[in-house]
Amino acid sequence: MSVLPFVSDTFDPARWREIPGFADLQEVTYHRGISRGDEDGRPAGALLPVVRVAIDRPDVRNAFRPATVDELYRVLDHARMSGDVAAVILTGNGPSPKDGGYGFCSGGDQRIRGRSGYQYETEGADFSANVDAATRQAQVDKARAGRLHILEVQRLIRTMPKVVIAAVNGWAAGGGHSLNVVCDLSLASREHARFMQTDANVGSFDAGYGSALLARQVGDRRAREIFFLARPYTAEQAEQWGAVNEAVPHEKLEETALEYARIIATKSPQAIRMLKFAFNLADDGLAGQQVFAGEATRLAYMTDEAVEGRDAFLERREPDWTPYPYYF
Ligand SMILES: CC(C)(COP(=O)(O)OP(=O)(O)OC[C@H]1O[C@@H](n2cnc3c(N)ncnc32)[C@H](O)[C@@H]1OP(=O)(O)O)[C@@H](O)C(=O)NCCC(=O)NCCSC(=O)c1cc(O)c2ccccc2c1O
Repeated sequence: MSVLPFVSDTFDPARWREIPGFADLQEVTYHRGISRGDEDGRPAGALLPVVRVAIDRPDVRNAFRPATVDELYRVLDHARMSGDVAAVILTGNGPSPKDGGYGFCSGGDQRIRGRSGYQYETEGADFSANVDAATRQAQVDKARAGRLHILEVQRLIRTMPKVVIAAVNGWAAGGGHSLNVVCDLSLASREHARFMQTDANVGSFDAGYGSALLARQVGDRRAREIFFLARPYTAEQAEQWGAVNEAVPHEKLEETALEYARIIATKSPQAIRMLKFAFNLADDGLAGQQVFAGEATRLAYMTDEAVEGRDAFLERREPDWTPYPYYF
């Protein structure tokens, strides 16, 4: 078995393998869980029903730019469509080789933020700290509109029929704070996870899931405090307030996330799917109803009753509903 290169200090190379077709990723990493062969009865190296998705820009606390968001969407959508994947672990690689700091995600990359959103960069452009703001702006690709498409990633996390577990290894700030909010479950490193909703500091505001769902999780007063005061808070506070499920020792972060995924995979896939969508339904309005109802329709298609309706149409006859009672 080939040894994986270092991606993060929380990443155990014995637990993951690369996923074919994704060698071109630049801004995120994507791995499939494998069995160690000691605890789950499967042979060592057997695929586990879990993937690990990580933003890989540790030198900027895993801030995202459009290319990062494109890759995040691509791998999450692949996970969504992988029929043998029950859970997704979303994290940030780290620490930063520059200063040793940790980031889960620090939100949108402010260096390439334009007036219509976060902008793609032109090839060969220099966005380092040595370059002044006007020069940076001149280097963005004007032909492509600014993007706020992290919201599409939020919707994908929210609507994918898998449990998404945030493993908050460092700063969750701004749009990174909102990514944690939108995940189904969350674990935070006691030593390095820090939370701060900085949107209002930089003239931004996640007025969707990032704020409304946070209020559901921590209560309305606390959510307003988190947004209006933008004060940092710790993993322990996040746990007390209900913004994460558990604060765990840093070295146990991914192991615990894997344990959560293992337990989830012991449950009925259908039950987990229906429960996730049921939890979302009321808050997501008709869009939530549509997602839930889609799964209900899928279940209905699996019944003999629905098959009779289809067959009657194809056979140009009246359907015979007599074997199917009016359940109450
Ligand atoms: C996250 C921090 C609190 C960490 O502080 P710390 O002191 O540990 O580290 P540094 O500040 O020194 O950062 C190290 C290094 O990283 C660079 N960096 C960090 N964050 C960003 C960033 N977001 N963009 C660009 N660069 C970043 C930093 O400049 C340093 O670089 P050096 O070259 O000097 O080494 C702290 O870093 C921090 O507060 N970061 C900013 C957090 C922030 O305000 N994020 C943006 C919020 S807005 C947003 O994310 C957002 C995005 C969307 O797409 C939306 C879409 C729709 C609605 C709302 C959206 C939205 O709100």
